[in-house]
This record gives sequence, C-alpha cells and structure tokens, in this order.
Amino acid sequence: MSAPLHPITSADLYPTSTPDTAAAALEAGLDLWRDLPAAQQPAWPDPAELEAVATELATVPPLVFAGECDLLRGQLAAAARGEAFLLQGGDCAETFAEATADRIRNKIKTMLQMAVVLTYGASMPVIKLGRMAGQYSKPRSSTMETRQGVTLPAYRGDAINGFSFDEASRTPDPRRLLKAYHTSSSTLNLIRAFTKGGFADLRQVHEWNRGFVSSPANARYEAMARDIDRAMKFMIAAGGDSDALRTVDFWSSHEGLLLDYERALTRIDSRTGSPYNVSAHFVWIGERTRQLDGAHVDLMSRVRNPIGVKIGPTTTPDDLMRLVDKLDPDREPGRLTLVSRMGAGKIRSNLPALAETTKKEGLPALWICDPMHGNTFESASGYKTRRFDDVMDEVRGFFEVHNAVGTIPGGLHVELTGDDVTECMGGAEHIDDADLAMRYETLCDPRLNHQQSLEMAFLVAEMLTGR
Ligand SMILES: O=C[C@H](O)[C@H](O)COP(=O)(O)O
Ligand SMILES: C=C(OP(=O)(O)O)C(=O)O
Ligand SMILES: [Mn+2]
Repeated sequence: MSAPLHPITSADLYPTSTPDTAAAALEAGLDLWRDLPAAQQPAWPDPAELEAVATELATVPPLVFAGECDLLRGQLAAAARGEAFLLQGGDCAETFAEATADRIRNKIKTMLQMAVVLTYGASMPVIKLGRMAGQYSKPRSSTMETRQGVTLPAYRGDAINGFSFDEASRTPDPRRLLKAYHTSSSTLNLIRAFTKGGFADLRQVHEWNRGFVSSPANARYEAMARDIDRAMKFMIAAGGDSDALRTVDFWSSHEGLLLDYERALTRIDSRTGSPYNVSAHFVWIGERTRQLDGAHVDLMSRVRNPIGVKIGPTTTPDDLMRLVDKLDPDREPGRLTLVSRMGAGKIRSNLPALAETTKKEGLPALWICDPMHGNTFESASGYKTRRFDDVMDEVRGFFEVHNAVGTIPGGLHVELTGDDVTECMGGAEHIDDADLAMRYETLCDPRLNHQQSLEMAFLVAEMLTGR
C-alpha cells in the first residue's frame, strides 16, 4: 500500500529549468488577478493592515516542496488512468482550536482505515489527500447573518473571522492569515510525523481502530485487519519487502479561496523557474469562484501544482471545456481534477453529458465525486445536515454514469472527521433529527463521523470492485 505509485527519479525533481527572463514574466503574471473580479473575498476593514500581513506572508518558508507537488501530479495521473483511487477528505472548515494532536490523529486514522478498506477491498492503490493543514476559509451563500434582530458578517472561516456572534469576533482580521499559516504548518508537521514516523506502518493496521466506539463498521474493519495481518506475515516470511509497509504519502489540500493568502504563498520554484502554490500540495477552485474570467481561475491557471475545480449541476459541456482550456491548456495528465458535486437527484441526469465531453475530447482529467455539497438541507429542528443515504446514492450514481460512459470514476472528496460527532443523519447508528443536537460541532457544513466514514469506504470498495 505504501509502494510509491510513481518511483522518484532525479528527472522528476529537477526537470528542465526555465530561463530567468521567462521566470520574471511568469512572476509578473501572478498579479494579473488583482484587476479581475474576485468573488467571496472578505471585506477587510483596513487594507494597509492586509498589505502588511501579505508582505510578511510572502517571506515565510514554504509549507510544501514543489517537487512533492510534481509527485502528487504523477499519482493523480495514475488515478485518471484507473490505476489508483483518490481519497480526499477532512473538515468542511478546520479551526485553530481543533488543531490538536487528538483531533488530527483521529482524522488521519480514519483516512488510513478508509484507505486500507479501499485498497484491500478493491486491490487498488489509494492516494490520501487531506482537506487538512490549510482549510481555513469558506465561501458563504450570504454575506451577513442575522440572529434575533442583530446582523453581523457571516463566519467565513478561522483565517478571516471568529465564529462567536459578536461584532469584534465577526470583523475580518488579517492577522488571522498569519495564524492560518502557522497552524497549517504545525498540522502538516504532525501529519508528516505520523505518516513517516511509524504510526502509519501497515503493521499498525489494528491500532488505527483503537479508541473508537465499537460499531458494525469497526467490527468489519477488525475482521479485515486480521486478514491483512495474516497476508503481511506471509509476505514477510516469504522474503517480501517489509520496508515498503513503513510509511505512506499523505498530501495536503484546501480551497484556494483567499487570494491575498494564496498569492503570498505562490513562489517561483528554484529548480524549474515555475510558480508553485507552496501552501499545499493541491488546491481547488470552489463552485462559487470558478468564473471563467474571474480572479481565482486566473491565479490558479498559473501555478504548477495539481489543481481541482468543483463542477456543480449548472455546468454545461461548453463551460467545462472553457474551464479546461484555461486550467489545463496542455492537457497534462494529473494536472486537473474535476470534482463533480451535483446532488443525488441530479448526478444521473447532469453528469453524463460532461463525462461524454471529456471522453470525446480525450482529456486526461481525473473525475472525482464530492457527494456532500449537493445534498445539504436544513432539518426540521434547524440543523444544516445531510443524509448518509443521499450521500451514498450520489456516489452510486457517479459510478453508474462513469461505467456507462466508459470514463473512470477516479476518487472521492468527502467532508469527514475522525470524531464521533452527530452532524449527518443516517448510517448504521441511525442518527436522526433528534440526535443531531447531541454532538453537532462543525462551524460550517456537516461531516461524516468516524463510523459513517468507514461505512462509506466499505460501500465504495464494493463499487470499485465492479468498476
Ligand atoms: O462548504 C461549502 C460552503 O462554504 C458552504 O456550503 C456554504 O454554506 P452556507 O450556504 O451556509 O453559506
Ligand atoms: C465550499 C465547498 O464546496 P463547493 O465549492 O462545492 O460548494 C467546500 O468544499 O467546502
Ligand atoms: Mn463544505
């Protein structure tokens, strides 16, 4: 499972470099977004303070090495060919307060468990990509929020303002961008420690299940872990390479929303002379900010990282092609991930024409499914929630459409947590509206809890087997 999908060679890490003059032109292009319409940016009260913070952020060390982004691009290209499967998951909105060892460990354990279930169940390498270490800003439907006659700016994520409903906390504060950088840094450091330092060793496959409440999915996992244990012991006894089990690659991603932050963390790579967004391995453009002539598409079109774009139910084949032309003009394998987020009721009617288009055009794009954002509703008791059955129905529709069209259902994009929260309804624990109040902790969208996440992995492993 930890065998590299794409063995590292020095040609990967040191591709041909760009001459200095070309690099200067590339750098100048990184500010053209400033003259374009930028949706969903906070109303920072003091532009001078924002500028001072952006200047400071432009000098801080990168969070990732550009060469790692190239390696991930190679792995995503394999997923687009059907040789691997992408699992992208984490909170809707990370918070500074929850960047703790316990919370991060539980999320990593959950992702590792899901990956084992998918790898073992479907004999498929799984690329693990956290919505972690940078997912601190949110686009919102409404700019303002009103409670009991008081109207204040909506919460836009910890990188911008605080959740507590008072004027001081809701006023955007650019110093939060610095805290977002430092919290991303410490989170990524712990992720690297866990995944490279022995915790993610496949021989710990039982340990990852420890500390979670017992549930049908955990019991099923335990049985699978016993089989894996036996298979590993056999492999090692037969002289197999046990070092290959020791570490895993775990990549970071977030929505590239806050342009001042993303620009400050976009640097010219000294190896190649090309711009990379060094705040994460992978960044994506959201459904609300993918305007063809907008600032987000412009800035993200200029970075070399693998990038994603959300594809919602109103997207036409023509919109899709124009986005692809801007974001992946060279049709580079692994460069562009298309994240469909249609809703369970629309996936079977709206995805086929788009998948047909990528097939007809011979695009190397990776299609993955976000079964969360098209299935949100407000419960009778007033909680923003999603039904596990709707989420799974959308995933099923995603596989059906791709299997019918002959394109590859290449991955999942999920809002999840390793904790035992009650935010999404259904699943084997039958969480209902009355249960939501027990442990509803998200500050934005509802997440699958640990047990619902594992349950999803078992169901998707079955779909993958039939892919
Ligand atoms: O995570 C996605 C969006 O930020 C979120 O769904 C928007 O939620 P809202 O409609 O409550 O603003
Ligand atoms: C904002 C999000 O999704 P979308 O852009 O698809 O609405 C998200 O992924 O949290
Ligand atoms: Mn969300």
